Amino acid sequence: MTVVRTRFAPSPTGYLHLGGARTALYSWAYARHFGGTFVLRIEDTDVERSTPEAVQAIIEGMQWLGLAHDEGPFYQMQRMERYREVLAQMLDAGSAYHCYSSKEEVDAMRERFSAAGDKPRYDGTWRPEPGKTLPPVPADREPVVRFKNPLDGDVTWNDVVKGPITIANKELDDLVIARPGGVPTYNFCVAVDDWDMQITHVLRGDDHVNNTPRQINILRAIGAPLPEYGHLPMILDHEGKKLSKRTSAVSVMDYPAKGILPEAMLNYLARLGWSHGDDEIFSMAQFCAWFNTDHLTSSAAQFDLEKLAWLNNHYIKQADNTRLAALARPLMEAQGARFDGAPDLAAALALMKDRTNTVNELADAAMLFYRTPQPDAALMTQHLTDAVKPALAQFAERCATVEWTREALAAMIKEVLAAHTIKMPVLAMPLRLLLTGQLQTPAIDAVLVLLGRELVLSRLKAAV
Ligand SMILES: Nc1ncnc2c1ncn2[C@@H]1O[C@H](COP(=O)(O)OP(=O)(O)OP(=O)(O)O)[C@@H](O)[C@H]1O
Repeated sequence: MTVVRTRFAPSPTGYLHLGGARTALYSWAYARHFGGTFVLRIEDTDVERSTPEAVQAIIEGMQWLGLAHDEGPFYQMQRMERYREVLAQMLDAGSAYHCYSSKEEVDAMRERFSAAGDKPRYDGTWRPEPGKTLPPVPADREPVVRFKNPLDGDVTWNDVVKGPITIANKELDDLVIARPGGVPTYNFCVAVDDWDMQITHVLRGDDHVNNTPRQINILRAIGAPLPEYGHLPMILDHEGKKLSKRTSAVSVMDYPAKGILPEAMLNYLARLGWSHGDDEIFSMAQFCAWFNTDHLTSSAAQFDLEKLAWLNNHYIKQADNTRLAALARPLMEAQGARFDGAPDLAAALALMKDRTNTVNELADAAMLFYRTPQPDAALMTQHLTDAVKPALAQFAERCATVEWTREALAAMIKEVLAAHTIKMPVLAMPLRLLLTGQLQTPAIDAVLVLLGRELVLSRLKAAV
């Protein structure tokens, strides 16, 4: 049985966006499912656009998601010697050749083909063939290296997402695999890397479909085994355009700042292009156990913030309160929250978290317990009526001695209501205002328990 080896091979020309993250997730999960190896390879040969900051951003994004690579990161720029070695072998073997046509000449050839209604391409001037005499090598011109693409036949592969794909070789040019000076080009580097890194399964976006027949031909020419290929449909933005770091996509690392938990993002991305029956919510352990290429969707998926928020709500409810407190605390400090003598933050978040979609919303909601209540004067006049004041006074008095549990407090409130023949809201509304400054709070007995006897008594004393 083959040992599965997958890779994620981003170009470090910007942050990791959701499209890239899903590619990484599927490649990672596929390796995990089969007990294989997940390789990270940084395709940094676009020297103008690649930056070390982008490499860092990609690695950070993957770390946040917990997509640990088993090997790498390998940097293509550090593998130049190896590419030169393979180029030399190909030139020796005759599967590649030096081409001395100038850029102007190549442009003119392409124009000629276009004018004749053909696909613009290189005309093969320097392509060696048995019995063919090549033109004299021009002085002072550095050649490029071209791949000697087969002239006839087709390239066919059985794409694990899209099914069988066939491209005629005559559609494929003699690709430049090294620029003047010997700098290797993209498809060639990828083929050599996939060979050297013994990649068995290439899962990537379908923006790469056109590269695949070229890479397959190069792999064949160098005697390398072919990996399986799966081309995932693009993730589109809300306008239906491909998410791209050049335009609309947001960085994966914007989501922690928006209060999204990584497990929600992973679950969301897992479902964006793959399904397992009706299952919407599952752990990564479960996903890795389920994930293979059987249920990948072949149509494009649109990014849906609402669904992500829905999943995030689920994972916030599941999350450990201490972990949530660590995430919420700095957000609350930035809003001036005071934690001295205030209720335990984890306990406060536990009360609020059912109804919030993001950690940020949760932090905002919990602020109510961490600032001095400043109830609106009009609301106070409306709710702190003369009729309710005696009930409030009795309530405050009983607070001094009642057992400080939710049950005991609820029972005590009932007694006070009965004694004054008033209904719950009549007492609860002014209480909420006095204790928190707001009318909207969790259940009043829960609020009391959270605030604690001392704080409750001090806040009531001023008013009653
Ligand atoms: N919108 C998208 N939806 C799904 N997959 C994508 C999307 N954009 C890129 N990918 C895939 O993510 C992986 C990493 O790609 P890479 O880092 O090279 O991004 P890219 O294609 O350069 O993105 P961009 O177009 O934003 O510059 C590749 O497999 C690519 O096919």
